Amino acid sequence: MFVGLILLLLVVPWYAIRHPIISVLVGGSAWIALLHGPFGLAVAYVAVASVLVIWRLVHKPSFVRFVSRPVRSKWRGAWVYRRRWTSAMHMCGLSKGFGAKRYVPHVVRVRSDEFGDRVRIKLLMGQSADDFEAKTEALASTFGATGCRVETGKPGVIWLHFKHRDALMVPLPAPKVGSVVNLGALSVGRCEDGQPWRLQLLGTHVLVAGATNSGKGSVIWSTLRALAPGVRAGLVDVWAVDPKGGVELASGAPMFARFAYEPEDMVALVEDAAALIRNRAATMRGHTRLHTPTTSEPFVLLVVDELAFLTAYMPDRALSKRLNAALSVVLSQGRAVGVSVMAAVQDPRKEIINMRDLFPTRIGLRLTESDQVDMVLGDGARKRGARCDQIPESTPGIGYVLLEGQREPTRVRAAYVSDYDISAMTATYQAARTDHALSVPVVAGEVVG
Ligand SMILES: Nc1ncnc2c1ncn2[C@@H]1O[C@H](COP(=O)(O)OP(=O)(O)OP(=O)(O)O)[C@@H](O)[C@H]1O
Repeated sequence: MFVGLILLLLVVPWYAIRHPIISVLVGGSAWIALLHGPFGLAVAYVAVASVLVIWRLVHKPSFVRFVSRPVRSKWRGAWVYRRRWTSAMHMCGLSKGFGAKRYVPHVVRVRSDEFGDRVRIKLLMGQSADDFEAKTEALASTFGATGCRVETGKPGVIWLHFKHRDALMVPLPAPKVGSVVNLGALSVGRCEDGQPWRLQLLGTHVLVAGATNSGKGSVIWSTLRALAPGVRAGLVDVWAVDPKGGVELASGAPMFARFAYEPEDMVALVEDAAALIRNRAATMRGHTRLHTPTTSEPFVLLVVDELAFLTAYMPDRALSKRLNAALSVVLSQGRAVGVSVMAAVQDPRKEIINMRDLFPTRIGLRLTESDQVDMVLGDGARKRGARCDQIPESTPGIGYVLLEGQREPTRVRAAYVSDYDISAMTATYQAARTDHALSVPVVAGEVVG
């Protein structure tokens, strides 16, 4: 009796601390029922429900954050995962034996949202993330998910991501052009977990690799859209190189400070970028280590649509040599002085692979073969979940990126900027300075003359 009382006195506070929401609900209900009886309790429930409904209607994001997600996480954690965890681990071959006993890894926490669940797991001794990576399909079907991937955390801890609804299935319309440009985090699309996909441009170069019609254009146009206010303010200059004869980028010409599509002009433009970099480096040397964009020294984005056309198919050898020399200066020295490159490439196998390491940021859209994935994103990226070769043709703009500080690739989709969006954008956001004087005559989106 006495021991039982002591245990009760210890267990109740321990449970209350571990499960505060349930404790407040049960404790509060009991208290109201004691003071006001069952009718009072019913009135209290109706009042709380009304407050929740009003909260949901007035401010959905905070309601989702503080009410629906925590409740959903608790519910799914208990009902879907913990209830069946031990048997699931045995059946999937993820338990381990020691002597006569068998052990299973421990579920630490479950976080759920409308797209899926993240389950934090404390691994057993002798287990690694690879053991779970080998079982992702079995785990997905066991827990009724459409997919599962593994993210490594601290040593001995992993996150399992179970996907239920694909946040990227429906094309993303082009977002409204904002009023501020953050060169460290441009919003260009959406990540698989429904969060914005933010792309860094300052201090990096971006390589966008994807088969034909994989949506490389949408990554470029989403980036230009995010830069538009800076372009108009003169803080960002876009230098565009379109080796496909101007067809791909001509509709953006009013936003470009420089635009070239003929071999000779393209080489001259890249050489000018290299000269600019050398000048800036000379001015900055000894003063500052990172360039700050101003209207007199703007951030320059050199956009190259189809890098392979530029490097591999330059008709004249002398031109090709000049181009390669200038391009290596731009890629190796441009980042620190505010000159970044965004280049698209269709086939990562071509000579591009030699330049890959000069692009710290790489985006792998749909690729035709599995071995191209590691060529673009780096060794082991496919094994860690970047299935670029399995992206269906029907979902252009979807790809994988390695975000800063993450070992596992993140699945993303670029926003779709239609021809209409482009013409509306270029009518409003024109380059503060331009030296190509709209040299490309554009008629209804087509290059003529
Ligand atoms: N993010 C996106 N969301 C939805 N649809 C898209 C997206 N991006 C592209 N598309 C669709 O896919 C088509 C091909 O896209 P896009 O021209 O950008 O591909 P690409 O990889 O640049 O092709 P290419 O190598 O032939 O130039 C577009 O016309 C558009 O209809």
